[in-house]
Amino acid sequence: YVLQLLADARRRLPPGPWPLPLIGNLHQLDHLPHRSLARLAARHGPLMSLRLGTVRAVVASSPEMAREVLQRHNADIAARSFGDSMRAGGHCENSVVCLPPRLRWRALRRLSTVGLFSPRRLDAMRALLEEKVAELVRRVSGHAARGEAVDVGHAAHVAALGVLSRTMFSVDLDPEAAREVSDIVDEASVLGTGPNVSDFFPAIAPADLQGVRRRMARLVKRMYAIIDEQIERRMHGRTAGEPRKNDLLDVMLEEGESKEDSNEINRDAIRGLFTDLFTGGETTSHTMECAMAELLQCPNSMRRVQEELKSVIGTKQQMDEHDITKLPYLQAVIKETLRLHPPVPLPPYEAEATVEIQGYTIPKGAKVLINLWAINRCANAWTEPDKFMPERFYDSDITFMGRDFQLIPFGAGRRICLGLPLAHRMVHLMLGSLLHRFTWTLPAEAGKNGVDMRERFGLTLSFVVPLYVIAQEIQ
Ligand code: HEM
Repeated sequence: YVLQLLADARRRLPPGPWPLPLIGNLHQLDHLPHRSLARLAARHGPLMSLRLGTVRAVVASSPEMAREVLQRHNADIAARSFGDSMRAGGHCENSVVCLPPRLRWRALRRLSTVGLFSPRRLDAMRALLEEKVAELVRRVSGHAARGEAVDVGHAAHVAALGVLSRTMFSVDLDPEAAREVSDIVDEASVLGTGPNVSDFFPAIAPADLQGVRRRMARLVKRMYAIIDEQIERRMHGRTAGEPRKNDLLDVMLEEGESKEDSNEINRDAIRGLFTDLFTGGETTSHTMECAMAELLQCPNSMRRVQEELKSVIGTKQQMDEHDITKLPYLQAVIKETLRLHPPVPLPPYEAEATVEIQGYTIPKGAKVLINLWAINRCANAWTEPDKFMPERFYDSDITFMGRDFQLIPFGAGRRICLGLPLAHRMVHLMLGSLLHRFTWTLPAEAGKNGVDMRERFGLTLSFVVPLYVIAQEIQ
């Protein structure tokens, strides 16, 4: 322990709290690590070093430090440091989320861009998004007619999975498979983001003491089976002479066939990428839930956004993608929601080389955490940073595209969120449509305190308690 402290002192690591023997600084993290790390950073600085068990970690907690890591030193800090649970079923070897920034990762990112975000795909997606949002509105209408409260996050998750499944396979999953995907994603996010002793003491990870990897392996197996079924159907269809669908699955199959040595894009790569994309859908429902919770606590913003929707969309049957640019307040509500509640608050990186930042050393192999939650609330960048104030974006051209480091809910640099263009459209269309068609109130049993945002956030992306809200159709 003493030798370790001396070695650390010689290495000019960034400042940080004093580590205890064996556990290091683990005792200083509570069940919301991004918040405890933000509190520690307020005392020790925006570039902070600590030990999590036997793992050396460096945390960047200000826009300036995020720029240093994700822009200036992104060539050396772009690998992922991922949890042991991601090794389940060999998923990390085919996952765009986990792979180091080399050939296979580049191929997967390129193919997803071609298969999901080429101008032709985005055009085709316009009608699909509108169809899925119409389904969401119909489902909420049904709840409203029956006087039942709506689980906003779940309703949005179903819609997002519907969009993803059609984009990947050109078909809707049958209801049973769709429910299973949703359950798998929910369970995997609880397992993957919960504390796991294997992540802090890698030497004993093979023992999988908490059984997290074992449980995750079962989920990965079930998810791969659902994806395999779609691949098999496509192969049979092709043999039977069905025309190409030109969806993401076709793009990936063709890439695999076109290579003599197709070890880059094989069935495992398809399974890995599609699993990651399905998992990405949960961030959208989390954002919808947070936006609704904030608006319910802020009646002025709720009134203002609904007035804007009424004046722009009026009596039109449904909001469409072209309306988004005409709705600055809705855009501001979503920016403010993502600023306060980034669904991926602490993306983990690994330094592939030793890096110097402002005189401090980040050693090769260190885990580098970017505390997006703290960065988006930086007191030097925002007035009243903890307050929900969409108006702050009115006279500002700050975007969340990874250039303005005080607002990076999608990350920045080479590993910026792959699903950003899709997530942007989905969240605006879903939230805009639900706010335009319904008035929203908390059920009576929610009590006078309304939605307690602190209490509601757990370790997972989802709320600890689903947010149930009463919807009433606007006539
Ligand atoms: C509001 C919605 C979303 C938010 C706020 C969000 C945020 C993020 C963040 C912060 C990262 C890590 C970036 C970094 O390491 O610097 C990320 C990565 C990623 N996201 Fe999203 N995301 C959203 C929606 C989606 C959706 C809908 C998908 C899939 C269709 C998706 C797929 C991915 C993938 C595959 C990665 C890994 C990229 C890589 O490591 O190369 N995300 N996202």
